[in-house]
Amino acid sequence: MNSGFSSLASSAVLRRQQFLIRSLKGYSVSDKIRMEAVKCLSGGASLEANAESVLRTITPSLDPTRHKGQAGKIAVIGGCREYTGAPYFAAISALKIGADLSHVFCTEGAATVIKSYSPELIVHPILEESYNISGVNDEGKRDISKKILSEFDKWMERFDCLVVGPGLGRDPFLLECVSKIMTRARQSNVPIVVDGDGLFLVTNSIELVSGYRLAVLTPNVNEYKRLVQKVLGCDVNDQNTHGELLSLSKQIGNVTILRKGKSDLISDGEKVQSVSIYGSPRRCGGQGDILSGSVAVFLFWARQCNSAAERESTISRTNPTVLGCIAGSALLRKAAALAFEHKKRSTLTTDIIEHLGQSLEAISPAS
Ligand SMILES: NC(=O)C1=CN([C@@H]2O[C@H](COP(=O)(O)OP(=O)(O)OC[C@H]3O[C@@H](n4cnc5c(N)ncnc54)[C@H](O)[C@@H]3O)[C@@H](O)[C@H]2O)[C@@H](O)CC1
Ligand SMILES: Nc1ncnc2c1ncn2[C@@H]1O[C@H](COP(=O)(O)OP(=O)(O)OP(=O)(O)O)[C@@H](O)[C@H]1O
Ligand SMILES: [Mg+2]
Repeated sequence: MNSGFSSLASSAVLRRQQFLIRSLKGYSVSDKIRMEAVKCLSGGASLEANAESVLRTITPSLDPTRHKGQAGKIAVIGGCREYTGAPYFAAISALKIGADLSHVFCTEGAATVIKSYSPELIVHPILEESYNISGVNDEGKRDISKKILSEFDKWMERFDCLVVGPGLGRDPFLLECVSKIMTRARQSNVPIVVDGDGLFLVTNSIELVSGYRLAVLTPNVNEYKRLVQKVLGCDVNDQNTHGELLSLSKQIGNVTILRKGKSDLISDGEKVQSVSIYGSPRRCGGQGDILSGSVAVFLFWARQCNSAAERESTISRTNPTVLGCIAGSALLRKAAALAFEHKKRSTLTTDIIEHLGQSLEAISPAS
C-alpha cells in the first residue's frame, strides 16, 4: 500500500487552490465568490476524487504469505427466472479484480445457468419465487423461508461483503426472504452493497439500511428517482444535485450513496465526491452490475487498509465505503474506455469485464 500518495494528493489539491486564488486576483471577483471556489476545491461542495491515488492506496500487494480468502470473499444475492446475467457480471467482476472467492445465492432455475457461465463461481440455489410454491399454504411458506435463512446463515460469517440485488427480480416472497438475509447480515456487521432490485426492496423498506454505516446504495437514474421520491418526498432537482445527495444520505442515516450517471457522485452525508474519468459512450446493460461487484471488493480492501498502516493519511481518514465507491467507479470507467477502444459500437459488458485486470494493473502493478 502506498502511504506517500495521500500527501502528494493533498499537496496537489493545495497547489490547485493556490493557483485558483492567484488567477482570481487578476479579475474583479468578489471575495465571496473566491471563497466559494476554494471551498469547492477543498471538498466543501463537491470534489473530483483523486481516484487513481485511492485505487493505488487501497489495493493490497500480492503477498505470498497470504492464504486463500484473505483478498476477499464476496457473495452476490441475485439471479431469478428473468435474470442470470446481472449476478454473473457482479460476481465475476469481483474475482477479476482480485477477490479470492465469489458466491452467488439465487433461485434453482437460475443456478444451473449461472454455473454454466463460469466454473469459478460458487452457486447456491436456495432462493424461491412465488410461482414455484403457489400450492403451498402460509405455514409451509414460513418453513421455506426459515430453511432459506438457515442455509444462508451457514455461510454468512465467512463473507467480507454482500451485494444484494443484481438480477434479483421483484417477487414478493423472494424479497421478503432477502429482507431477512439483510437483517441477519447487518446484525453481523457484514457490509452490504445494494443495487438493482435490492434498491427496489430497500426503497420500500428503508429501515433495512437506515443508519447502517456499512451499507452502500448504487442507484441508476430510475432507482435514484424512486429513492428521492420516497425518502425526501419530492422529485429529483437537477439544480441542486449535491445538496440533494447530501440530504438523501443524511436522511437515511449517513448511508453511502453512489449516484450513477455521466459523472458518478458519491456521498456519505458529509461531503460529495465525484468520479468523472472518461468511460464509454456505450450504455449496454450490465455496467452497473460490474460496478456493484467491484465496489464490494474495494470496500473490503479499504476497510482492511484503514485498520492497518497509514492512519494519518487523508485517504485512510476517508470513510472506507466512500473509498470503495470511488475505486469501483474509476476502475469500471477505465475498463469501459479500454473496451470501447477495441470494440467501438459492439462493446458489451463482457468486453468491459475482460479489461478490468489490465486497467487495475496500469494503476497498481502486480509486481
Ligand atoms: N443481463 C442481465 O441479466 C441484466 C439484468 N439487469 C437487472 O435487471 C433488473 C432491473 O434493472 P434496471 O436497471 O432495468 O431497472 P430500472 O428500474 O432502471 O428499470 C427496470 C424496468 O422496470 C420498470 N419499473 C420501474 N418501476 C417499477 C415498479 N415499481 N414495479 C415494476 N416495474 C417497474 C421500468 O419501467 C423499467 O422498464 C435488475 O435486477 C438488474 O440488476 C440489469 O443489471 C441489466 C443486465
Ligand atoms: N451518461 C453516462 N456517461 C458516462 N458514463 C455513464 C453514464 N451513465 C452511466 N455511466 C457509467 O456506467 C456505470 C453504470 O451506470 P448505469 O446507469 O448504466 O447503471 P445501471 O442502469 O444500474 O446498469 P445495469 O444495466 O448494470 O443495471 C456508472 O457507474 C457510470 O460510471
Ligand atoms: Mg443496475
